Amino acid sequence: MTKWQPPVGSRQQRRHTPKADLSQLYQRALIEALRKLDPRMAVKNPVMFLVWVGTVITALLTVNPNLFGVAETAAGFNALVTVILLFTVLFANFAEAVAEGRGKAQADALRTTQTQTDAKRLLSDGGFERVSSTVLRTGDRIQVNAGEVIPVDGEVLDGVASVDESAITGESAPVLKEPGSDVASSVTGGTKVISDTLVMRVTADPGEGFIDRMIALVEGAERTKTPNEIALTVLLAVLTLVFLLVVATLPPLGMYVQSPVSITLLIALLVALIPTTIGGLLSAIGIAGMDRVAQFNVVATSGRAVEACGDINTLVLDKTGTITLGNRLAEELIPVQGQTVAQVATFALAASVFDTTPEGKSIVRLAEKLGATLHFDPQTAEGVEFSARTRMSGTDLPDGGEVRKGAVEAIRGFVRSRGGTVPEDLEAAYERVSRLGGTPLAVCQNQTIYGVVYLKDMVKPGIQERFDQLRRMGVHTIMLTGDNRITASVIAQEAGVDDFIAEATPEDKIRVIQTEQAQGKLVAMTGDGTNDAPALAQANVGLAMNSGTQAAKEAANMVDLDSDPTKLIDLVTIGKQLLITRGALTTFSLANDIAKYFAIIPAMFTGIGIGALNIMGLRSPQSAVLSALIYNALIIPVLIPLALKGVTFRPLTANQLLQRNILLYGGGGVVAPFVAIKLIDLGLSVF
Ligand SMILES: Nc1ncnc2c1ncn2[C@@H]1O[C@H](COP(=O)(O)OP(=O)(O)OP(=O)(O)O)[C@@H](O)[C@H]1O
Ligand SMILES: [K+]
Ligand SMILES: [Mg+2]
Repeated sequence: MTKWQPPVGSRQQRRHTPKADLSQLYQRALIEALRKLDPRMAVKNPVMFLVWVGTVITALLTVNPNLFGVAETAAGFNALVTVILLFTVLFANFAEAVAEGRGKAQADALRTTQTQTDAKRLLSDGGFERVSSTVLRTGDRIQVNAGEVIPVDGEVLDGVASVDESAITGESAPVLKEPGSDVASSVTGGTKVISDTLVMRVTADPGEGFIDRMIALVEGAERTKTPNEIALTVLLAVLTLVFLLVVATLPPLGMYVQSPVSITLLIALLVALIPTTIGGLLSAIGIAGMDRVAQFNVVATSGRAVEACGDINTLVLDKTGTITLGNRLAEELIPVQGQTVAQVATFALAASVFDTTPEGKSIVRLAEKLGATLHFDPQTAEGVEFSARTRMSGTDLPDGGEVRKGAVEAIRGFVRSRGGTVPEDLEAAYERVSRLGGTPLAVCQNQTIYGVVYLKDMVKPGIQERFDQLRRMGVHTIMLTGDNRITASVIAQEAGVDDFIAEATPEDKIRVIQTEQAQGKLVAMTGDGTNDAPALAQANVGLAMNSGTQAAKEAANMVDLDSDPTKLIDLVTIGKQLLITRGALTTFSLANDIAKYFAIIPAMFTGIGIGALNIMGLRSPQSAVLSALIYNALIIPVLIPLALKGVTFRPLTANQLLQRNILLYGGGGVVAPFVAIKLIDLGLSVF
């Protein structure tokens, strides 16, 4: 077994967004951190806002130590506390600003692809006019020539051209665009025609195209808090309130034991106890999660979608092209009782002349290689397009004959409906192909079945390992295919999916998702066709292929620019990593309190001899408080890299992960501050 690879970096990362210049990124973030001190912005983070309020009070106490008339600490000490608290707030602001800054740098890079150009708008009289690309509207028809940038998103109406999509995918190999085909006809503004000419219909107004949406997303303009993030924010606010109440009971307690406590020390204790570490890093973790998805060349419509990936219980995948390589090519023609290979070739060719699918084209190639020729004039015949519902395609001949090819079950039904019988050895041919994991297509004309086409496909190398990982994470995988049961079971076994559904219709996709959801499960699926759109919308996470139709892209909440359906597996990993990082840092943050408590409480009640609590042997009450606060501030920038990168992820079940994290981040969170605070205390003795 090969070792688990972390998701990020294991794949080619986006190339068109150069790594932001780090020093420039930090400079911008520093300025942003200061700007975020504005109370109107600061109040959005209740935990840090309380620290901010504390900073203002200790600043006042620096100016006038006896402001509240009680036994106060010296102005110099108050000044030190003020500075440390201010840095605590700034560090948290900085963490958020750095995370946001990476998105902004990406957005800038994307903007450079948006050049305002001239466009050739076609007029109804057949002529054209030159207009600025900014005046184009949905429904306009434009012509784009070789060497020109496609100004807006659209759909190809006429012409075949190769397009350089590296501006959005980072992939330099040109992509063929042509009308008609579901997948190849959609073009994106900002990409470039490198050969030939396209006539296209505009499908998005300026400012609302795909790249515009991407910019808005990476810039965080549409970033709203996710449900999990809101829940955690509320929890942290409640915890903060509880600590505030606890600390508020200390002055009367102090009076009672004749050891009055100072306001500065109360604020210090409060700041030390409230969850500032996670409070300061929370939004950075969320932004970094979206960023990681973007680096994988996936555009997510919201942070909610990214997070949902981490909660996925069930992954619904289709077979062809997702689990298998998908370029199903005709490998062999198998005649049935009383027929010859030549006859199968003749009718397979006849059934495929109008079939533009890769399967159809490969059948034509094989039949022609075997010497088959058309036995009719294609000008007078009519193609019957393949549909996933009928699972057949073919040709209606001028003499009224009907040539068909398709799923064996479908052809059986067709032949019987025309009064024919099914040859006995069809089953054997069908089984032979299916057991090889291939797709058998039966070929018939009217009531006669001539034989079977073997469409060969292969399971993607390495996919089994990925399903193993998903299983260890507790994600249930279901393969959905229009193919027959035997082929489906062979491929399912070879790939290692948990479950499969064969002979699935498009409606089955949405039904499977609904059934799973009814059991309280969160479901993810990928798709690219218009008929996938409802299922993509129904799924909790719908990943559409960039090469797919506009409808699929709009229904989905994520679009993969590389059009790689297996990326869903990476997204689940990224989502889980995001949730785990948040959980780990929350655990760490709360576990830290124990040491801070032991540092500050003895310092507060020096008068009543609870020196026994000073188990760290800190030098003086002042040094103890300052050390705890310095630790509390510094731990934020120390953890920024972890918040941005995410904790190391292992494919384990939720329970195993919980145990591991409690041990690592809970245990570490208890021990680390004892050591660190002691060291800071020793360091302070130098002064
Ligand atoms: N061009 C075609 N002409 C005739 N029949 C076809 C053609 N392509 C596929 N079929 C048959 O129709 C069935 C369903 O096709 P469909 O594309 O819906 O599913 P699939 O590609 O087999 O599975 P998946 O959903 O995993 O992609 C195929 O299994 C095959 O038997
Ligand atoms: K704290
Ligand atoms: Mg398919």
